Amino acid sequence: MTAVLQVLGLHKSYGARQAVRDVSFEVYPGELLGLLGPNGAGKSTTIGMMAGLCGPDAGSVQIGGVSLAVDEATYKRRIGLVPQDIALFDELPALANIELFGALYGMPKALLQARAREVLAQVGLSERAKDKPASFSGGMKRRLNIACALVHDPDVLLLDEPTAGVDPQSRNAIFDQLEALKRAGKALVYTTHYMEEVERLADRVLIMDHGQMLASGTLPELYRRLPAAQTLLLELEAPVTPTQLTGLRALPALKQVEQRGGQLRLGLDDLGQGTRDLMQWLVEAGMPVRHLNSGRANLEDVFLMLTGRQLRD
Ligand SMILES: Nc1ncnc2c1ncn2[C@@H]1O[C@H](COP(=O)(O)OP(=O)(O)OP(=O)(O)O)[C@@H](O)[C@H]1O
Repeated sequence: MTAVLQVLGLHKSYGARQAVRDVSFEVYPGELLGLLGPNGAGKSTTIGMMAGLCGPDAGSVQIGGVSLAVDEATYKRRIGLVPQDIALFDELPALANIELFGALYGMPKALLQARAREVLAQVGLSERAKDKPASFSGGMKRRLNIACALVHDPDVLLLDEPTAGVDPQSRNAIFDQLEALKRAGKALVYTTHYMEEVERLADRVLIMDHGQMLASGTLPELYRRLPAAQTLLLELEAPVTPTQLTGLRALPALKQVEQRGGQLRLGLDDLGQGTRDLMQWLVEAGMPVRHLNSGRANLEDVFLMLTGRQLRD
C-alpha cells in the first residue's frame, strides 16, 4: 500500500527556540498515527505545518503526491483539521456551522446540504441540528468541530488533542467515530499527551520530545524495546536509600528499578518469581508497603526509558 500522507524533514523555529527538528513520517489509508509527547514537545507545530497554518523553515508535506508548497488548494481539499482550540461560530446553528465550513471548500449546495446532515449524524448530533453551539457541552462542541472538519470528505484528518475538556461519554463517542473513519479508509493523525488514548487508538505511534522524534513504531515494536514486559508500582512508607536501591537492582528478577516521586517503578518479566524475590527483600529490609500495583509495561515506561522523565513530569 502507498502512504497517503508524507511528511519529510520538517523544521520550525520561533526565534532561537527550535519547536520542531527534522520530523518525518508517513501515514497509510485506514491507519491512525498517534503523535505522543508532553507539553511543548512540538506536536501542535507539526500539525500546524501539515495543515498549512504555518510554513516550515525546511521540509515538505504531501498528500497523495500533491505537495502543499506546490498546489496548496488541491492539498487542502484533501485534509481536514480538528484544532486544539474549538473553532465554531457560536451564533450559527450546528448544521449551519458545518455548511459554512463546506462552503469555504467551494462544495456545491446540494452536495453540501446532504453531506452536512450526514456528518452531523456521524457525530451523533442530528437532533441538535438547529441548536447553537453556545448551548452545547464541551464534548458536543468537539464532536461538532469534528463534523466541520469532515464535511468535504478529506482523505487525511488531523486531530490536535481532540479530547481536551471532553466528558467520558463524548470521549467514547469520538473514539468510536475515529474507528469508523479508519474502517472507511481515512488516514488519521492524532496528537495527545495521554498515553492511554494512544494505546487504545493508534496503529503506530511517534513519540516526540523537545521538537524531536524519539521513537516510532507499532505498540508491540515499542514495547519490545523495553527491558521488561511487566511493571510493578510500589508505594512504600519511606523512600529507599541509595544503598537499598543498589540492593534492589542486584535482584536478578528485576530488570529495571527506578524511584521517583515516592514510588518505585520496577520492570520484570516473570511476575511470580519477581514478586516473591521482591517481597522477601522488603521484609528483610524492614520496608512496609503502602500500595502495590502491577500491569503490563506501557508507553509511560517507553517514554521513561527514552527520556528519564515521565510523560506528565
Ligand atoms: N507561535 C509561537 N511563538 C513562539 N513559540 C511558539 C509558538 N508556538 C509554539 N511555540 C513553542 O514551540 C514549542 C512547541 O510547542 P507546541 O505547541 O508545538 O507543542 P505541543 O507538543 O503541541 O504542546 P501542547 O501539548 O502543550 O499543546 C514550545 O516550546 C512552544 O513554546
